[in-house]
Amino acid sequence: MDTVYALATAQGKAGVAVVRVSGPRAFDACLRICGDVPEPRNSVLRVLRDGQGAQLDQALVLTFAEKQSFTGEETVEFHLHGSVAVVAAVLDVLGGIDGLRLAEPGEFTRRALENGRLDLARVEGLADLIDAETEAQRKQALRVFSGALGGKCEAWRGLLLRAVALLEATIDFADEEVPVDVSFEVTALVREVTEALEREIAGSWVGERIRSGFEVAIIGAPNVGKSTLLNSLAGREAAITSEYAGTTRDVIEVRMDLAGLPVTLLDTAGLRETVDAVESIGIARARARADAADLRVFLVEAGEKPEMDPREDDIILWAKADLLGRVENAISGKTGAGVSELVARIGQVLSKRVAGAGIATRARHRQAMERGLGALQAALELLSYGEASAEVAAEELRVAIRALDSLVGRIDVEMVLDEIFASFCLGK
Ligand SMILES: Nc1nc2c(c(=O)[nH]1)N(C=O)[C@@H](CNc1ccc(C(=O)N[C@@H](CCC(=O)O)C(=O)O)cc1)CN2
Ligand SMILES: Nc1nc2c(ncn2[C@@H]2O[C@H](COP(=O)(O)OP(=O)(O)OP(=O)(O)O)[C@@H](O)[C@H]2O)c(=O)[nH]1
Ligand SMILES: [Mg+2]
Repeated sequence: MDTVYALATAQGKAGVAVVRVSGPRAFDACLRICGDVPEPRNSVLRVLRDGQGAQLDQALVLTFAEKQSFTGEETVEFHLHGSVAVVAAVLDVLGGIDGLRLAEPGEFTRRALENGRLDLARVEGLADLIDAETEAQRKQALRVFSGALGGKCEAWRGLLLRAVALLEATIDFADEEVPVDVSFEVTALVREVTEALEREIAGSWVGERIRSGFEVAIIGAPNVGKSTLLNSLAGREAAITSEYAGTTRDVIEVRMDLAGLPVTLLDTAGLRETVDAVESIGIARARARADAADLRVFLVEAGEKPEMDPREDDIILWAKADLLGRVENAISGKTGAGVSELVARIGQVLSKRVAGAGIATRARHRQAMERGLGALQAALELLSYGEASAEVAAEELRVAIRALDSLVGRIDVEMVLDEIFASFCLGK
């Protein structure tokens, strides 16, 4: 096993930079650079030196013993002065030590997984925790990282294993008088897991949205002030505004943190009948994106109606509040009137959806649960045929257990690892 090292903190100048080294030769590397191996889990101040004894930096050094570290391997951390030159010099010296090489992105976490310190779902949670930009993302990632998914899978697995065991007893004693009819209990166990999976599958799309962000489209007729509103919400001139109707054509996307939720705001072309070929394309895009968005904010001119059918939760506001006098549900990107109320309303609508989130946060989780659910439904049908189908029903339950196992990476790990680790930062 190689010993790997990498900068664990962000690239570039900083107050402090952390370089970590993990693997069987980590303490050996520490000895060479510090002159000793400090007692594990104590941070000590040391002068770091290269092979010729020249000073590299004065740094805090922290060691972790094998089996008592994040990776499970011997680990050393150098908490350096965070300059580009200091980091480069230390990495250079580490690279010159036999048996050491630069870590690949995510390799520390990969080792933690391989050493059984984390399961696959927790690794995904960790990846999301590092990518988290909003409160909702942080909370969800932390829940997954803390093992919520693994915990549920383990519970479901237990119920299904019991169901399999009961069925196997039926099969083994098929020739004899089986003392009790197990089908009632087996069916109840399978139903319980089936219902839990249905609930989690239904909630999974919210989890996926929390990861990727909710889309909120601003739509309405040309010139009602959509782009002006977008700019006001974004706090910058993200879109061109003008007094000419038909200014916006492409969909303009602005990612923002809206009341702790990750939101991509979409400014769209004004909806109207037009003979202008380019504007028509813009309008078609506007309709398609508004249709697919999680929520639509309609800006409507006084006396007009929305250009598309609003759905439940969609927000309808009168445009250019400043020209209307005192009117309810009016907004003006130009004066800012009603903008904070809009933010609060969007936050409310989306928070309600966030509350329906379950433990699944990725398409991979949903697909594994769908595979499991399919097998359980097949098993339930087989069970309804009576004892003769116990053997095939048990096989379906095993298929479901395998699907749940793949969820936490008990099996089929290799297939998804590369994809998951491809998005990891270096040093994690
Ligand atoms: N400096 C530093 N800060 C860090 C990390 C790190 O590796 N280094 N982390 C890394 O991502 C996170 C903390 N995660 C960690 C997880 C496990 C262990 C660890 O040593 N576990 C041992 C001992 C547990 C204990 O003392 O309770 C173990 O599990 O056996 C350390 C850090 C965030 N902050
Ligand atoms: N009085 C007033 N004028 C506004 C308000 N919002 C926008 N305007 C003006 O209305 C005109 C159109 O604004 P835009 O934000 O470009 O309108 P739009 O809806 O994006 O228009 P298209 O991109 O053409 O669909 C500009 O001259 C703005 O300055 C408002 O709240 N009150
Ligand atoms: Mg516009």
